[in-house]
Amino acid sequence: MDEVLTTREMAEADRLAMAGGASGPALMDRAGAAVADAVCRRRPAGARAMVVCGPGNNGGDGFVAARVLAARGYRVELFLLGSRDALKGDAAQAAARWSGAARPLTEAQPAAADVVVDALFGAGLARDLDGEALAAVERINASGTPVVAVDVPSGLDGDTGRVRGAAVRASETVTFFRLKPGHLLYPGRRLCGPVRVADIGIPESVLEAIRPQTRRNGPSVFGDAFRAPDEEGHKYGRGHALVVSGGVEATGAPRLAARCALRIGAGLVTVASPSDALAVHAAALTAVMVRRADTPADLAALLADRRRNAVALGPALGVGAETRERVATALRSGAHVVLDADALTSFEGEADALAGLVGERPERGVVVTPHTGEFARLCRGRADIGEAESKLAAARAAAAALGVVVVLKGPDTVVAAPDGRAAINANGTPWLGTAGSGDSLTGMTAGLLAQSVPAYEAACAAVWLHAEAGARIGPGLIAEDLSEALPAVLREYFAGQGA
Ligand SMILES: NC(=O)C1=CN([C@@H]2O[C@H](COP(=O)(O)OP(=O)(O)OC[C@H]3O[C@@H](n4cnc5c(N)ncnc54)[C@H](OP(=O)(O)O)[C@@H]3O)[C@@H](O)[C@H]2O)[C@@H](O)CC1
Ligand SMILES: [K+]
Repeated sequence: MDEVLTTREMAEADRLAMAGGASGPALMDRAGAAVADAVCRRRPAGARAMVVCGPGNNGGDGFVAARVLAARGYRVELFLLGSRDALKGDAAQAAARWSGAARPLTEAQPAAADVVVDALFGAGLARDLDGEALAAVERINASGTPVVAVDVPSGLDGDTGRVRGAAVRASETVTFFRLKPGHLLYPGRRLCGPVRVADIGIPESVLEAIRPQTRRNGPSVFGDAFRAPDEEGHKYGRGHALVVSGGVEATGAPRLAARCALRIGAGLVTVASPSDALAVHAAALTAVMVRRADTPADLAALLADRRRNAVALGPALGVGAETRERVATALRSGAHVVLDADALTSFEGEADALAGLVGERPERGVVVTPHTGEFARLCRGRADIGEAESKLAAARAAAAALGVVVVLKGPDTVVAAPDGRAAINANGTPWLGTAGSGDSLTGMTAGLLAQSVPAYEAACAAVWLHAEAGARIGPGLIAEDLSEALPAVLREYFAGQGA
């Protein structure tokens, strides 16, 4: 159920279902009935339901919903953009079975209704809203009347999560078969309200042909790759993560990362520290070890021990040539690498230089974890990435260009792999936007890489577990809580696997 389909893939699912014997009107009947069910959960029979229909099949779903609601005793008024005669195909059939009037959309007064069904545009939205449609959406949003959106709120682009001119603010959205990217990517996610995925009779088997590349992030994405340690294992079997620290005034971030690397299951974790910060780290760390590393050559020496199989650089490391050199050292070692914050900003506008270093050892996993600002700096000058149509497309383009797994952070974090796979995260909480939260994510990623979880799955697991930990703490969350919340999160996660 975690596959996410683009509008094109959804049309393909529809086509394959029909090729397999499903009928278009039957699919539309189930879609419209699912929308009617949502209205019924929200308002009792007798309520005034206003259905606004567009000229395509989204409007067709609206006609079905109107018919079902009227049969269940709702007082239904239906308004149509365009003329009834102009409807085609399944929508025309659905309209023919609606015995009530279809009044001009300009007459729709949503403030007078108890609930609105928004069936103006769905997957077929082709341009920015204007004219009558725009005015109707503005009236709906101003009315304060609850809105059930059909497939997507009208005006929201289902592929990108972006608004085309204006979009309905829905109280809930009923979509069909699978989620679309626009349900998960902001601002779309906010405009949808809670999203219900209705089964309309499209068989699961169509996915074998479509092979969707996008998923909602969760254990279905990474569960096979991240399992509980086996009973006979020992700490050396769970890898050794190295976290590179900056100077004495910047030791908190690497310690947060190191503790998270250990909590998530790395067998050993070491902070590589410059001499001036050694004493601070030594006083503050117990299970995490400390080693001196003043220069990139010192880092190379530490990484020459191949048991140190994952390294994290970035948090509070400082921006500049020295950090670039450390990144190059890490990327030339045999270790898996996580790059965050200053390690990425040190390559501002030089994504190609970073890609060159990554390309020297393509067998090893590299994950970068920028927030939006760091991402924009890193990819400056790359129009193919900067002008991508969505956050999802941008992360994918960057992953392909850099040859790394990209974790593009935010309330709708996207994880993308160079091979095109991508996952959109949706279990977070705004409380995760706090100092040190990103450092913790970096550490979790390093800890998973140390356990030999492949880079894409490691990144997806880290993002999901980090969000899960944050959501559990909620209000008052500080970064120190994240590592401490992990044991309970992990216990449940492994229990869910039957481990
Ligand atoms: N696929 C499936 O499995 C199933 C799909 N189902 C349903 O079908 C929906 C997709 O239907 P769809 O393809 O007919 O597109 P839809 O969203 O109705 O819009 C197209 C119409 O709008 C028009 N139009 C576009 N933009 C406009 C604008 N800015 N301003 C004004 N007009 C604009 C466009 O006009 P044109 O661009 O041709 O001028 C065209 O007439 C999907 O969301 C779901 O609800 C279900 O029944 C279950 C099975
Ligand atoms: K809609």
